[in-house]
Amino acid sequence: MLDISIDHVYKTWKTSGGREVSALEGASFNVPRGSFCCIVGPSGSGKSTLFDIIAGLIPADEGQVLVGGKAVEGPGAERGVVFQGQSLFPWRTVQGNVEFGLAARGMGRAERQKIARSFIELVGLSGFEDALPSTLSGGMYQRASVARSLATSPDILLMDEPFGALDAQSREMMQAELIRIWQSQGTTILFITHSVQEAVFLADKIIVMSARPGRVVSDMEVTLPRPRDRTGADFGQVMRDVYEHLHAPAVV
Ligand SMILES: Nc1ncnc2c1ncn2[C@@H]1O[C@H](COP(=O)(O)OP(=O)(O)OP(=O)(O)O)[C@@H](O)[C@H]1O
Repeated sequence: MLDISIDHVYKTWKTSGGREVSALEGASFNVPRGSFCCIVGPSGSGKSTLFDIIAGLIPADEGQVLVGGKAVEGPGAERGVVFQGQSLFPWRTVQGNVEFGLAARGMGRAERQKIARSFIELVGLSGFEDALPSTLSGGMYQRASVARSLATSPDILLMDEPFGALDAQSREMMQAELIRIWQSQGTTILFITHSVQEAVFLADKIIVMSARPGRVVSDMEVTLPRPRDRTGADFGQVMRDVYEHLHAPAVV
């Protein structure tokens, strides 16, 4: 498994009116290999900008992202990506979507069918292999997206608000499922969320960001034992700690 190192990353956007918006100012932190890291921050704190830089979709203005010690220069097979939006091919079945990345790598039909089935089972979608994405619930859709990203065995899974559109109950179920999958696969996960509770439930490490400019204001280890109890006093204490950093002014 690979680690991720974010090293003094800066990014400024130009608005359509020609104004400059500093989205990231010197963001630095590490995601140890095999760990689960969450980024929380208010709207406009540069989370998605940073995500796109780590995914290799856009370049940083300054600084760099290292994956396993190698500078990111574009998208790579070792980084799987799961977005909140509609990312499955609507005309392919669940099986067809999960097989897609394997077929793109030239894997033969029998092998990719077998691998796809094992990941569909892993995410709890057995029996829905032939379903089209439009017939799936929100939670099932995200399960299929996770299966598709995991099928190509990436070392790293990058997830941008993957459960943001789900109802509260499905969201909690998906969080528990993701932990089970992460523990069985050992993948390094970087997960962006607006929800402090979600971050405290999932993460070994929480990066708190501030808005305008987007800076890292806190890099916190979460050592609560797993499985985590959202109603526990220690869980509540970690949530309070995160909120304190979220509301603190940026460190200059
Ligand atoms: N393509 C773009 N062009 C111009 N400005 C942009 C662009 N993408 C982001 N920005 C600006 O950069 C800043 C950071 O945006 P970003 O989407 O990275 O934040 P975020 O923390 O992910 O926000 P949210 O939680 O609302 O998704 C914002 O002020 C935003 O308006």
